[in-house]
Amino acid sequence: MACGEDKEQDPRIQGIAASIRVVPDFPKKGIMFQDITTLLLDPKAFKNTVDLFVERYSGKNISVVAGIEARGFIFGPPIALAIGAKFVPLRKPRKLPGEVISEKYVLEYGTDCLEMHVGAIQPCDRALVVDDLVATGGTLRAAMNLLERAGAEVVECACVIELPELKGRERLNGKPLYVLMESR
Ligand SMILES: O=P(O)(O)OC[C@H]1O[C@H](OP(=O)(O)OP(=O)(O)O)[C@H](O)[C@@H]1O
Ligand SMILES: Nc1ncnc2[nH]cnc12
Repeated sequence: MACGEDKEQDPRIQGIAASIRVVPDFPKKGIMFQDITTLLLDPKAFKNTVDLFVERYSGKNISVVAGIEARGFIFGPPIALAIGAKFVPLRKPRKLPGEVISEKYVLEYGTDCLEMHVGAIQPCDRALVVDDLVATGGTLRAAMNLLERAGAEVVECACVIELPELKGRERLNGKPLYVLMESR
């Protein structure tokens, strides 16, 4: 079952979950790091991951997929291409060359900031935010704020993994969050 959904779990999700490596105490003690690089080494698991999102978002009139640096850049572009949406990168500070808007946020292990190019979003855009993982929800919240400040409607946030104990879902202002699995 995709978390939060009252239906039977898609059989592909078990293989995806098994392909993700969990690294204790990285990048610091007490963090159980969910390493999606091992998922990327498994073409079937990678394809199934993208397909599950594409199946959910096809035909939903989504005009923009916003991917969060860095790991949202892995899953976001293939989803955008498959559903016929543009892809907008939300980047860490001082990476984008044009005029930007910025949002600071607090992480499970530090603070950071996201930036988006002015002009990438039109006020009529319907946006999907994509990342690999939601922990405290601070990153998704910053991404949603950027998109909404530019006039887009955020339809949903989509991640592969949720760390439910950090209650990130509660920081999304009631916006729907779809995840394939909870962390192990
Ligand atoms: O829900 P949150 O508490 O905000 O945390 C989730 C974010 O943390 C990780 O990225 P990280 O900031 O480590 O950057 P990276 O993708 O560049 O490694 C992850 O890829 C999410 O973007
Ligand atoms: N436990 C975790 N594993 C991987 N990425 C993360 N980002 C924040 N917390 C994380």
